[in-house]
Amino acid sequence: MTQDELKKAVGWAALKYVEPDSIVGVGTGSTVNHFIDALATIKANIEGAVSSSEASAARLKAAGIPVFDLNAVDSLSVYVDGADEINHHNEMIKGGGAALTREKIVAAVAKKFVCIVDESKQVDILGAFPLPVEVIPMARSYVARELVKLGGDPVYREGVITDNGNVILDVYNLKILDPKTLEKQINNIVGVVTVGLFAARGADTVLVGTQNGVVTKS
Ligand SMILES: O=C[C@H](O)[C@H](O)[C@H](O)COP(=O)(O)O
Repeated sequence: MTQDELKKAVGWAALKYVEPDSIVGVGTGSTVNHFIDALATIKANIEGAVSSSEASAARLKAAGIPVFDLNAVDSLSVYVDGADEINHHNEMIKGGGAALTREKIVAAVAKKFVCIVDESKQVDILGAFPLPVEVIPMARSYVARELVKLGGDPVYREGVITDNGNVILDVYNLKILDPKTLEKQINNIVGVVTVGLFAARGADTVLVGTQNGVVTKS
């Protein structure tokens, strides 16, 4: 199977975590796009969705699924999203698509985070994928200098403005041995909006698309 077929398999497998009549938290990216396609087939059985990006909101609406403002929703039973890397403790790097801040917010509200990935995303140690950090534009150079002090090589993602009007620094050459501590350290730098490390709130369930089928991990 191709990588996209593996993504499709986990996107559809995630349907079983969707509760009837619920509002579903929906992430962003090429894997989640398959989940949205699957969700469209049961749209009559759900109330709607909360989206983590303008891109996913547009895809949900195009599929006829009502999209709610998160402020209008008290709780979400499930949040389904992809990842750029995931380790064996269900800690992730996310934000390759620049949606990390809204993703972290929607994930925080949800009772259960179901992460859907193809097997190429699994790693022993996070950091081969450059770590995205969303930054207030005027703080970009300052934050970059602070990230160098933490041992990384930040690179400005040129031409990208997030849905929140901010910029992204991608931090290369990190070997992340303690994701929870690094998440706190980077979030504490003034001017950082969100770091794309999802460790304090990792995934509760991971669906991995493999050549032998979808493997479920908790
Ligand atoms: O900002 C983007 C998100 O964190 C995505 O979940 C992540 O980049 C994975 O995307 P894809 O499913 O396209 O590999």
